[in-house]
Amino acid sequence: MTIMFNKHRPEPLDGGPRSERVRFSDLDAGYPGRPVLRQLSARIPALTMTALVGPNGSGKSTLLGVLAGVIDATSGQLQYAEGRPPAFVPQRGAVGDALPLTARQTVEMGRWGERRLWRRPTRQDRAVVDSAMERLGVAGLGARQLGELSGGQRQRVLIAQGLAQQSDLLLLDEPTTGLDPEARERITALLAELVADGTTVVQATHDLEAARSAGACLLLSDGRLVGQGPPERVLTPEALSRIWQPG
Ligand SMILES: Nc1ncnc2c1ncn2[C@@H]1O[C@H](COP(=O)(O)OP(=O)(O)OP(=O)(O)O)[C@@H](O)[C@H]1O
Repeated sequence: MTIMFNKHRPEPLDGGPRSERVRFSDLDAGYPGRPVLRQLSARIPALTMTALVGPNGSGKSTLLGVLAGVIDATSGQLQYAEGRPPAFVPQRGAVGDALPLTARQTVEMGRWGERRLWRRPTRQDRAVVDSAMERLGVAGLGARQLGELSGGQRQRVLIAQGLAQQSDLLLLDEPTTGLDPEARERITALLAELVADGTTVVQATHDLEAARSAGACLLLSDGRLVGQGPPERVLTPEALSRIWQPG
């Protein structure tokens, strides 16, 4: 069964292969007066890392926003295999510096879907938040204001918030951009661990090395999908030079 956007919520995938976590077809989406994604059709394999690759402005963040449910598609179909609602980690620039929140409060927000706002965090909530902050190496930053952290520290706090949601579908927008090599390696290893533990991860990235080590790849150019499949088949020198050719 398929569902049109803006009329109903996306439907679960019925009868689809269990190896698919998300499927979309003929998807159009964008911003008021600015169409971006055009007629996108693809499948996101389950329990795999999928890399979204494409030049600046090609529509990677917009597609993540649609998959996360924060941007409505204008037409097309989007279906999810059974599972938890996606956890979305936006680019750190998309998060206001002025939010009067500590790093720990920011990560705690990842538990809001699990509990009513007025209920105090349970021991389980606190344990999940502690563990997410430790895995991202930000446990010592808990009392600091989010806006006072460095860009890389803030990025790791936002990823910890995504992790605290304990979703089996994690969507990340350029999670390693602007991080030092140690933090980048830590996050790359963490994402691989999450996939091994049963999470489906989709990340937009400009890091071709990271994209090549993903299990699957979607290549976008000017709002259109120009390749999908195993990275070695999609990220060929010909495809890359065609898309990134100057002017
Ligand atoms: N809030 C917005 N309002 C209007 N247009 C937007 C908005 N956000 C993005 N766009 C436009 O949508 C298009 C796609 O942007 P998007 O951020 O999805 O690309 P991207 O592939 O993620 O780029 P980057 O690699 O630079 O992050 C661009 O032309 C951009 O200018």
